[in-house]
Order: sequence, then structure tokens, then C-alpha cells
Amino acid sequence: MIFVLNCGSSSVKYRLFDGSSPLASGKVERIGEAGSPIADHEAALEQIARDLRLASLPLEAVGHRVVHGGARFRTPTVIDSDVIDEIRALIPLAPLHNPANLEGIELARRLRPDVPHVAVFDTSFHATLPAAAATYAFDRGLAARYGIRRYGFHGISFSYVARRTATLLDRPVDELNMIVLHLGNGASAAAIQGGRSVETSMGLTPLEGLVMGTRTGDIDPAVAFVLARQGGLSVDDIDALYQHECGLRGLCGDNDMRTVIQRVSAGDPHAQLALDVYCHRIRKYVGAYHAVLGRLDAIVFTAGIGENSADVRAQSLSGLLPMGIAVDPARNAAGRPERVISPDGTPVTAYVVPTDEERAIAEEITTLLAPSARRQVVSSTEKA
Ligand SMILES: Nc1ncnc2c1ncn2[C@@H]1O[C@H](COP(=O)(O)OP(=O)(O)O)[C@@H](O)[C@H]1O
Ligand SMILES: CC(=O)OP(=O)(O)O
Ligand SMILES: [Mg+2]
Repeated sequence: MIFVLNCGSSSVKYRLFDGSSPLASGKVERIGEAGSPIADHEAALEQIARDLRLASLPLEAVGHRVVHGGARFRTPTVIDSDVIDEIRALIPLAPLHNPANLEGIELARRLRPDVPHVAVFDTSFHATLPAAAATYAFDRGLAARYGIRRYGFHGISFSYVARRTATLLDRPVDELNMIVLHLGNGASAAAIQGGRSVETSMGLTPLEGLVMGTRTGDIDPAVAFVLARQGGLSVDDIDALYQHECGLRGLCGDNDMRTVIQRVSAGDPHAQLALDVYCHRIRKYVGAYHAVLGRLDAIVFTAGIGENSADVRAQSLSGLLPMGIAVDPARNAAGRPERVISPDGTPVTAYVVPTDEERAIAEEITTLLAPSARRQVVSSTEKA
């Protein structure tokens, strides 16, 4: 059995697998929010551990989603105290995520010190970004000193969804060019060429790129100078503002797309502008990534908003028929969770493909711990 933990900034998702069959799963949301019965991640994890009798399960390994792996972690990694220190050192680059990931790791290791704990990183899939896409036009010396470059995130999801889409198209992933739009609490786009990430919208941190629930996405760096010089805000104030008070919430007061869309239906102009900015940003990235890829075979929507919001999908891709992209209203509105939403015969096939980060993590761990891979892990440790 493999137990997988996905500790997010305000939620914990978990899944227990017996081989490839899920035995139990769940999600604790709104951790630490006003009025929520779950005060912190520790309380959430203790409840999950009790419910599942985690201490006595016949586990082979525990898998952890870790958002920022920096330049060092390009593959799933067995966690030791050195790895924990390295994940902790990356907290400034993922302040909403790495602390929660670490809490999950530390609590789970305390509970199950007898099994390997494996970190699977959101950044790994983007290790293939070409230098031209990964590099900021920034002082070369400072960039090297502080590790300032574009890393990209949501890689566990992108990699899983790309493989799933290739299966649906019944073609090898290495022949396909696709754009995947992961639209959840955090949101990002990736251009994937032959199964490899060649461009993505998040950068050094998960702040860059698309509009998110509470995060800015792309913004002129000079906004920070104005806030500091004219508003007297500190760096920490600005960081907190960009992370928690911007995005959809900043534009209309709500960070949940369901509420935004209800308000749009009721004629609310702030909600309307929030939705328009959100979809305009996606459309802009689709055009840019089409140019990066040259030929485009598929556009795929995934995660909470991507999988559930027909309005966002339709508005983001409307008017793109000259680029070979279209959405069929009936297919978009309803159907199986995993489906084609473009009309037959359009050059680019548009899909909804539900993501499954927990399954992807379990699969990575099964591969890592397979007997042949285990020998490689041992021999590379010996060499080091
Ligand atoms: N039916 C729906 N219509 C529009 N948005 C939805 C719907 N269902 C869920 N969402 C959105 O999905 C988001 C959460 O996505 P999810 O991928 O579960 O996030 P995360 O894994 O990052 O916590 C919520 O902000 C919510 O607005
Ligand atoms: C990297 C990131 O933004 O993750 P999430 O969408 O889970 O917040
Ligand atoms: Mg997520």
C-alpha cells in the first residue's frame, strides 16, 4: 500500500492505494480559515491519521507532493533530514506551499518512521525548459547568486494530464504538441512538446502568469515600487498582498469561481470584469504558446475550474477558429468528466481531462521502488 499526501496552502488531500486501486481518499478544506473547525495542518493530519488507522496500515511507502524543488530535485527523492533542510531553504520561493508540504512530511514521518517517505516535486517536469524560456532578462551575476530563473509548477498534474491526453488521442505522447491549462486555486499553463515542458506560465515562484483565486499572476514589477514609495508598504506587506488579496479576490472580493459566475449571472460588473480579466489572460497565453509550439494538436483543461467551468472554457477560447481552435457548446456544457469539447474536424482537439496528482505521485513511487530502480538508487548512493 502507498499513502499519498497533498498538503496545500489551505487544504489537505490524501489517497491510499493498494497497487493501482484507491482504497480511501479525502480532502480537508478551509484549514485555518475563520469559522473552520480545522485549526491547522497538524489537526487535519491527526484527524486523517486517526480515521485511516495510518499507524497500523501495511504501508510500503508514503508519497508527498512538494511544490518547490529548486534546481536540485529533478526526480522523485527519498526524504532524509538533508532533503528536509533543502525543502525548508526553498520556503521563500513558495511561501504558501513548502511550509504546508513540510508539516505533512514531518508529521507523517513521525507516525511512520518504518517506511520510506518520497517527495515528488511540482517543479521537476519543467527541468526540460529551454534556456530561452527559463531565463529572465536580468543581471546575470545576481541571477546566478540567488538562483533567479523560471522553474514552473503544477508539473505533477501537467505530466499526468499530457500522458492521459495522448492515450485519449491514441497517439504516442512524444509525437504530440499540446497546451495544458491547470486552473485550480493556483493556475498555470504549459506548452508541452513531445511530452516535454517547453514553456510554462509560473516562474521563480507560483505568483507569475495566469490570474488566480487570490494571486496576481503577471504584473508589472514596478507596481511594488509604487506601493512601497507611495503607500509605505514593506516587502512583507506587498508579498502578502500579491499572494492573498489579489487575483479574483482583489478584482471582485470573491476567490471562488463558482461565486464569481453566479454574480456575473446576476449582472454584477465587478464579477464580470474579474471573469473577463481571467479569461483574457488565458487566451493570451494560448496564442503565445501556439506560437512557441508551431503546430498544435490539443488544448486541455484541468483542475477545479478547468474541469468544472464551461463558462471559463468557452470564454477563454471564443473567436479562435482562425487558429483552428473551437468549443462545441453542447460538448462543453455536459458529458463524461473526461471528454472532447471541440467540434469534429477542428484542427486542434480541445479536451477536459480531470487531473489526479495523487495517482501520479503513487505511480512515480511504484516506479522508484520497483526492484530494478531500487538497485539504481542504491548504486548511485554508493557512488555519491
Ligand atoms: N462547478 C465549478 N464551477 C466553477 N469553478 C469551480 C467549480 N467547482 C470548483 N471550482 C473551482 O475550483 C477551484 C479549486 O480547484 P482545485 O483544483 O480543487 O484547487 P486546489 O487543488 O489547488 O485546492 C475553486 O476555487 C473553485 O472556484
Ligand atoms: C503551485 C500551486 O500553485 O499549487 P496550488 O494550485 O495547489 O496552489
Ligand atoms: Mg492544486
